[in-house]
Amino acid sequence: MYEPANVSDDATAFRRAEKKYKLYYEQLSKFTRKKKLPKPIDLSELLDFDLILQDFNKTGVLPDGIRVIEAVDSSPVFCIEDRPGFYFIPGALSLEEQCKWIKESLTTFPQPPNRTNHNAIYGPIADLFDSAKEDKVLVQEDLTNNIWKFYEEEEGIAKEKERSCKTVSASVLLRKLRWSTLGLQFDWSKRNYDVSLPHNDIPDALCQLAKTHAAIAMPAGEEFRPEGAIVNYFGLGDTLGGHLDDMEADWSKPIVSMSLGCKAIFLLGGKSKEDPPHAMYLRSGDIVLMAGDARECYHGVPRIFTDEENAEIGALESELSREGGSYFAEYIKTSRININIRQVF
Ligand SMILES: O=C(O)CCC(=O)C(=O)O
Ligand SMILES: [Fe+2]
Repeated sequence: MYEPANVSDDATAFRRAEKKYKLYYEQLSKFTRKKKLPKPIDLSELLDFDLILQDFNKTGVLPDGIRVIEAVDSSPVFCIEDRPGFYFIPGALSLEEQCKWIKESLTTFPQPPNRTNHNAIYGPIADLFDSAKEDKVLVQEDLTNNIWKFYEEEEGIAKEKERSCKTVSASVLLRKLRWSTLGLQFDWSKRNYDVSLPHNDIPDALCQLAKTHAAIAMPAGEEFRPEGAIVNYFGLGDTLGGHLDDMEADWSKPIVSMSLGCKAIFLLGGKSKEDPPHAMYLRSGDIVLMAGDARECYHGVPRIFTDEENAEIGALESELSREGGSYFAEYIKTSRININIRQVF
């Protein structure tokens, strides 16, 4: 599913777009004390569905190549003419819903038996977010069986000195959390779903949300069955390279993908990496669906914006702080979370 960036495909249109939008820093002299600054990029070709929606509501006019499907009692859903099966629902989630799913993504979703990128090194880790909030330290208790346990900071450091065992702070691990999997667990080493791994069902409220939004992209008369989900966590400079999600049995069913936190650039290519991709903004609360032909289209996230001007999460930050979650607000100020929900069989 996930293809490592390959130097030899440097020449493809997809790779060129990734390079165009990726974060690079201005080259500073070794001796300057100035903060390194991101290189400016040309954003003029990006599709901005927020603006498209505003203009459409005001004038009823759409840019060339964009179509709209208007559900009777919900907001418009946009399509791109040359990418059938792709749907964009701007602002699909309310601020309250965004806060809820950010909190779940950081607290319950990474809990065992769900797996995360940390499993391979530390085994299952419970209560990562709370431990980070409490400045705890993960200590390797048992070298032979690779068992790790959280301790209060002082106790952890004492253990490290006394037994010279390995330690890592929970806040560093939270920063380095890159993915967790819900429902059927995806085995990244085999690049497939491993139904033998213990797992919980996807939470009801998330299933319901996915079903509601998936409906527009479903074959007539069928209901979406959420069976697996991948939660991606992005910090500054993190990217998701161009890939296809091809491990699910039936590509007529959509992938429902929700964006939370900092704004990102999403690239939707074609069936070949030679096809020039459409570049678009993804903001907190947007949902995209990829079904049918669009399931065969390369896509990826070359950039997230964490600066105040571009991240566009002021309202979200205030709402999270208001709900008493300043640690959540601190996290999301420099992060993006994507939850994508799949029917596997
Ligand atoms: O982060 C995103 O918006 C896309 C995620 C994605 O494509 C994936 O996890 O397969
Ligand atoms: Fe994907």
